[in-house]
Amino acid sequence: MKNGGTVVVATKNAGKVREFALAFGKLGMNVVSMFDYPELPDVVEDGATFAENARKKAKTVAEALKLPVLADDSGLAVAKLNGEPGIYSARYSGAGANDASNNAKLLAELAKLAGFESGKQEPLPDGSKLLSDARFVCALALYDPQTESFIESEGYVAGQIIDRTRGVNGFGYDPLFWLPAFGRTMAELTPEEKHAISHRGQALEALLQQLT
Ligand SMILES: O=c1nc[nH]c2c1ncn2[C@H]1C[C@H](O)[C@@H](COP(=O)(O)OP(=O)(O)OP(=O)(O)O)O1
Ligand SMILES: [Mg+2]
Repeated sequence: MKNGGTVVVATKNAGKVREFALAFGKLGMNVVSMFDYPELPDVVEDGATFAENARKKAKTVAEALKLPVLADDSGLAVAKLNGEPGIYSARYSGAGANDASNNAKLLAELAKLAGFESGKQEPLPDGSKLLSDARFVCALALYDPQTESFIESEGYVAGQIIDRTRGVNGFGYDPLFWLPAFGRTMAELTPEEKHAISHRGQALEALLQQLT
C-alpha cells in the first residue's frame, strides 16, 4: 500500500467501501472492492472469530487476484445480550437480513429483557432511553500472496444501544449506537467524526502503524 496506489478491499458492504475510500483517499490511495470484481464468489464466513473471518476473506480474494488484499470483519457486541450478535451481526435477523431488519431485531431482543428491569434510568431529553452497553469490533487482515503473510489489527469503540433509531449517516447498527461523549448516535456523526473514533478507524490506524 503506497501513495498513488490502489488498495483492494475484500468487501461487498457499500458502507465499508465509503469509509475505506475516505481514509485511504487522505493517503493518496484509491480503493476498489468486490463491487469491481463481480465475478468473484462470496467467501463463506465460517470462522469462530472476527479475526478468522477477516483472514479468510483477505486470503481467498488475494489468491484469486494474485494481489495483496485487505479484509474487514466487524460487528456489534451488546452486553445485555451476552455479546450478541457478534460475528453474526450481518445475518442477525435471518435470511434476507438487511440493516433495517437487523436493527428491528436488536430492539426486539432488548425489549424482551425490559420486563425484568426497574426502569429507573432517566430518559434523554427527546424521551429516548439507553438499553445496554455495547461495543463495535473491527478485525482487519491484509494478506500478501507473494510472501504468503498476514498483517492484522483490531479496533473497538464503546457506546450504548438507544431505544430508537437516530441519524442517517453511516450504515448497519449506527442509528442505534449512542456515544455518550458526543450526545449523538454514530449515524449522527459526520464521516470524518466517525472515522476518528470508530472501531474501523482504530483498526486501520493500528494496521498502518505496522506497515511503516
Ligand atoms: O461501522 C459500523 N457501523 C454499524 N454497523 C457496523 C459497522 N461495522 C460493522 N457493522 C455491522 C454491519 C453488519 O451487520 C456487520 C458486519 O458484518 P461483516 O460480515 O463484517 O460485513 P458485511 O457482510 O456487511 O460485508 P463483507 O463481509 O462483504 O465485508 O456488523
Ligand atoms: Mg460479511
